[in-house]
Amino acid sequence: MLSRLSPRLLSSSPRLLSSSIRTLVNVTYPSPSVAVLELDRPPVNSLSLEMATSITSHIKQIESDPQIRSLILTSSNPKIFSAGLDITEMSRPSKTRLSTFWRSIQSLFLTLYSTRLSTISCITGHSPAGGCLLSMSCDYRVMSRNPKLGIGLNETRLGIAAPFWLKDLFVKTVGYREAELGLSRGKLYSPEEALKIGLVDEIVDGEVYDVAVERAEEYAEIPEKGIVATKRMCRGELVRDLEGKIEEDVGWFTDFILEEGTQKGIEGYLKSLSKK
Ligand SMILES: CCCC/C=C\CC(=O)SCCNC(=O)CCNC(=O)[C@H](O)C(C)(C)COP(=O)(O)OP(=O)(O)OC[C@H]1O[C@@H](n2cnc3c(N)ncnc32)[C@H](O)[C@@H]1OP(=O)(O)O
Repeated sequence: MLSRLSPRLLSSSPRLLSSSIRTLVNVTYPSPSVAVLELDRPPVNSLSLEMATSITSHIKQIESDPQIRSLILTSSNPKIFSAGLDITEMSRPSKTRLSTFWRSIQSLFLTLYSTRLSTISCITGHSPAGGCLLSMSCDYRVMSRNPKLGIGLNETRLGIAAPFWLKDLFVKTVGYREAELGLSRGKLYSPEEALKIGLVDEIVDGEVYDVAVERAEEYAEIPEKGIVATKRMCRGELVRDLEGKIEEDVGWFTDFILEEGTQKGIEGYLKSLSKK
């Protein structure tokens, strides 16, 4: 049913879908050339297999409408953009589920990072680890100035490591030394700090969403041929690197996560979250 609905119908009839399947995202259209994809998986928009698959399929649907030039990625939760990967997916999983889960994350990254659409991440709330991955995969990042928010790659704090392509993406975004420091220390940056190192492009005092729409419309004014070719030039290498190592990366991830030491670390981290 999903594939037969046009993106426009999706936005105008969210109830039509929620009665049959849970989409976990909402799609709206603030202007004829701009789509908004709002993450909507309470409580924290963590990325489960179903969530990652839904985001990917909605991006592909939006992309298939030639009128749409820009995509804003945001959250229905004003305090949390996304808490990253759903940690429960990595806690005592079956190897089959874990592999499928990781493939859904690879596919989400490849789809978002290489889409023809100009992508704006509208970061109103916390954006750790996989949340930061989503934001970094976009072309432009706007974040709320709230100093209590954090964005960054805190994987080491859970006793895990970012995969090579996420490390490479971070290096491309903030430079080698800052990436090495940020990754090893599992640092979450305040919006001011993130702006300073280029992890976000703009911080906003008032309505972040309004600024994101403005930026999305600016991108939509740029001739498509030029911007798409430029994006391919800047991003093609990393996309090809991962595409050539999909199986190797799945093997690395599943072996790493299924190790007993990693499992103990993940269990401890989950306990510390629920004790808060
Ligand atoms: C090996 C390679 C992988 C590389 C790629 C990415 C890795 C990852 O993304 S791992 C995930 C890393 N994410 C985090 O460390 C964030 C953890 N969460 C938080 O810090 C806070 O929850 C957050 C600041 C986002 C929000 O804080 P609060 O508003 O105070 O909410 P709570 O902490 O009370 O959380 C509510 C509820 O959600 C559960 N939760 C939180 N994050 C996750 C998550 N990532 N996955 C699954 N579940 C999560 C939390 O345990 C609470 O559950 P209950 O106690 O059952 O209510």
